[in-house]
Amino acid sequence: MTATIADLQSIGWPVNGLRTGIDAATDAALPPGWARLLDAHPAARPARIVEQHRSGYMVAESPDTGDAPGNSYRAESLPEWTRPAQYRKGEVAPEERPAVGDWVLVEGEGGSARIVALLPRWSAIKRGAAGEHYRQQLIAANVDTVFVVSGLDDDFNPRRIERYLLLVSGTGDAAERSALEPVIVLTKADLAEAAEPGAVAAATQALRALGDPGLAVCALNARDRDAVATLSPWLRPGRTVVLVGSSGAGKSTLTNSLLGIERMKTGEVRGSDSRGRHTTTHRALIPLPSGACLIDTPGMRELKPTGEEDVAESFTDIEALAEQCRFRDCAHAREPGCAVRAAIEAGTLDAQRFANYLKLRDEVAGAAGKLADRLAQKAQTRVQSKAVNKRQTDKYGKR
Ligand SMILES: Nc1nc2c(ncn2[C@@H]2O[C@H](COP(=O)(O)OP(=O)(O)OP(=O)(O)O)[C@@H](O)[C@H]2O)c(=O)[nH]1
Ligand SMILES: [Zn+2]
Repeated sequence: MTATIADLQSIGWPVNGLRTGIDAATDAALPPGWARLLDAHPAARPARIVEQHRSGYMVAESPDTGDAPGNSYRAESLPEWTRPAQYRKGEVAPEERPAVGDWVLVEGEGGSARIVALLPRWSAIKRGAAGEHYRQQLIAANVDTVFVVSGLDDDFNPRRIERYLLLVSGTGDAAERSALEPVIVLTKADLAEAAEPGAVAAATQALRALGDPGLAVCALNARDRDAVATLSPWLRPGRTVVLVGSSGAGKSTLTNSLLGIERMKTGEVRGSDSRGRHTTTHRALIPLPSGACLIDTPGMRELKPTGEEDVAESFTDIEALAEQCRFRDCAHAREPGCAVRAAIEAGTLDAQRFANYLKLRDEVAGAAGKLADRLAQKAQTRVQSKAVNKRQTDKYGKR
């Protein structure tokens, strides 16, 4: 069961790695921290997480040959990855545990395979978990492209798309983010055009006007295998794409068309509100015939920021306008010489986009405050436990 480097690359192993074998010593161009971990676990082999279940992980070392996604097998996780997260000392926060798309090191064969280490990620798509306490939830790791899937039906909502784009801005540091591209995939173009000729062009136009002129927008019929071929620039071998979007947006339909087979179960949309049933129940990494890997995610009802997002980066148009306001600390409310309000009045800035910007800015600030509290609490626990250790060392000497 020894995977070749080609096997690993075909499920997304970094190609820059120039690896000739699983030998950390010969490799200079692996992502930061990888060589050290490979060295530290000489008996382990790399594998990628393709499915995440409540009870554990499915990992793979090579692409699909039959029914099982990527010849996957079950691997036991480290005990600290299964305990509930409390953010107490020694606990592993959910975002620090492996997720679909992560590369891990595995030891043992057959039924006794177990994950021994998590390789640092180059990108991570996260959101704030639902619930009262601050928690992060990892959606996918090590992705190159995010397909924001949105149906051109009653569900179409540019404000929600702005929210998804904001999520992409919270994925890591600037260098990591620059490698990560969002693409807006508008499904149900066939239905929209039939209902109202010109609707697709109008929606596409509206989204292109959202701040970033380079933003990729593709409108298509997700059921049409030829139509989804327009996504091929992002589906080159070794690339990883994650699909995000509301339930019923067409993520599974798109996956099926890209696969060319009927693999994911798709829910029939209820006539009245055109929302799908919740058919995708867990995240999974699926190798595509094109050589890319696709991560499908269950529809998301709530999309809370983690506090790490960069609102300015997502709303460059508004930030640029704000620079032209007469007052540096302009709140864009009733101040004279406000360039933002002037743009809204002139019709060059959408008032709803501005309102959404304010709302998201508040949400990110709120989440950032909670995140800071949590980190402070964690640091405090660390200081306390260090103090205890020191007292014990002083009293009993080093053990
Ligand atoms: N006509 C048409 N129907 C589509 C298109 N995309 C999706 N549908 C239909 O919309 C419904 C929902 O699509 P799914 O692919 O199940 O949606 P999903 O995003 O996977 O939903 P979850 O799994 O719940 O997250 C299905 O009945 C699809 O056949 C499209 O481009 N054109
Ligand atoms: Zn202003």
